[in-house]
Amino acid sequence: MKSIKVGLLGLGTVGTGVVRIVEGHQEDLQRKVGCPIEIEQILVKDKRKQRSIPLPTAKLTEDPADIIDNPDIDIVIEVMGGIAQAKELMLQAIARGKHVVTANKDLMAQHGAEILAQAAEKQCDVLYEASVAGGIPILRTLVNGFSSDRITKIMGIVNGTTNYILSKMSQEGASYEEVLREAQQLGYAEADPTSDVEGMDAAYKMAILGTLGFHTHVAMEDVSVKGISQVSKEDILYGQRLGYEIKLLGIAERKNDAISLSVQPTMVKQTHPLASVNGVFNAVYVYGEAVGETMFYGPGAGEMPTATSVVSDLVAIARNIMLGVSGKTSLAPYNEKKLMSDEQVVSKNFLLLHVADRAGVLSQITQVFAKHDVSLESVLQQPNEHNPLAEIIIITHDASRAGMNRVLAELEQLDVVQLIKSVYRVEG
Ligand SMILES: NC(=O)C1=CN([C@@H]2O[C@H](COP(=O)(O)OP(=O)(O)OC[C@H]3O[C@@H](n4cnc5c(N)ncnc54)[C@H](OP(=O)(O)O)[C@@H]3O)[C@@H](O)[C@H]2O)C=CC1
Ligand SMILES: N[C@@H](CC=O)C(=O)O
Ligand code: NA
Repeated sequence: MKSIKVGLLGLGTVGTGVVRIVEGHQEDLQRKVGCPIEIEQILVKDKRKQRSIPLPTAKLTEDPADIIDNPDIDIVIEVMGGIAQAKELMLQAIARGKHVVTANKDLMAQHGAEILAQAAEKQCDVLYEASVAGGIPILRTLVNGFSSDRITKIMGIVNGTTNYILSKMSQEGASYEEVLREAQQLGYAEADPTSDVEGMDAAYKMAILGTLGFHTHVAMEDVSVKGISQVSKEDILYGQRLGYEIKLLGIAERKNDAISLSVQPTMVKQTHPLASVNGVFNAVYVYGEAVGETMFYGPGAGEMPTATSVVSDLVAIARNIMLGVSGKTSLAPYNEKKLMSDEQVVSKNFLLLHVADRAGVLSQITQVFAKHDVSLESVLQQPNEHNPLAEIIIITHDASRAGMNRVLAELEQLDVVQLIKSVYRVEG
């Protein structure tokens, strides 16, 4: 019986999980695909490194050509990470007619269009389920499960590291710096956690979700991004007092064929299911015109969850090979891109202001909101025991991003406003 041969680029956290699943579930996989799946060669940086799984040394190589130029290899799995070399190797593999699976969100968010165009030309499959919300089958859900529907909103907790940090800050009252250090020690955050905490990792994932959900090419510059490094214990406490949890949410919305994408720390109503997604877990909330509201929850990272998604892509591609339908499913975006203007992006907002504690201040502040047609849902004022200032917390009704920017610019000019301490989008 013919077997399907795989070249693995990378044997780190995810690559090791892929080997474990392909070997451990071989009998099941054969039944699902109709033939054996064999890992033929594995690219690593250092062949001498100690590995946590037993492997014949002949399978390991430090030369990418052993995989890319090997005519026996049908499918290349890229789990080495990085951009330049991973992209080059994927393009070379496709040029030689090989199908590709990748877990690389940075690469697919920035160069996915080029890679998918070349794959279409060569009738190759490229699948990347693990790139968003590691173990949650969210990309095939959007592509297949919701192929009958029109998606209007995707809202997700798609970065495990930041969700771990925010959950700990919320549940234990710990400070951002303390929990970040802990997340690094536990191996959740990267040694350089900038991409996680500054929201870029989530933005890559939202660009991928938006592209597949709205059938429109979303580029990274279309996603407005704010990370969690400015979130304070105080913000979390005030949020909780008013019935909110702070989550780093990726939000992709479509209204009248115009779209908007953003990543920002968001006050999520405690009654909303996303508010109770804690720790390194991910969840993606999808609204469709026909289906209504749905939510997908699970591990967003880690060896075996991520490898599960990689191997499910491998199975899908292997089935296509067996059926002779490779490269026939086009994921190319077909809608023209129209981005919402700041006048069209609408949300509720939470503001925490430090203001002079004297008569008439509140009325000066609320007049600014009224002037810009931003109406208020609630206002809470309390003295600050540590200084002569008072703290005002305001929750607005739905207001445009542009309207809110006008309000903030004018509040900054008011003498009575000492500090606009924080501003959050509100959801739920
Ligand atoms: N870890 C996770 O939970 C998740 C990861 N991903 C994505 O999966 C990909 C892989 O991540 P992960 O497994 O954590 O990464 P690791 O750093 O654990 O592993 C990378 C592997 O690739 C090899 N490698 C890296 N660069 C080269 C190179 N230039 N030449 C040859 N081999 C190389 C390394 O070799 P050596 O072993 O010799 O050092 C190592 O085996 C990334 O794109 C990541 O974003 C996606 C979702 C979750
Ligand atoms: N650093 C990422 C890993 C998975 O993509 C995260 O924390 O979610
Ligand atoms: Na996924």
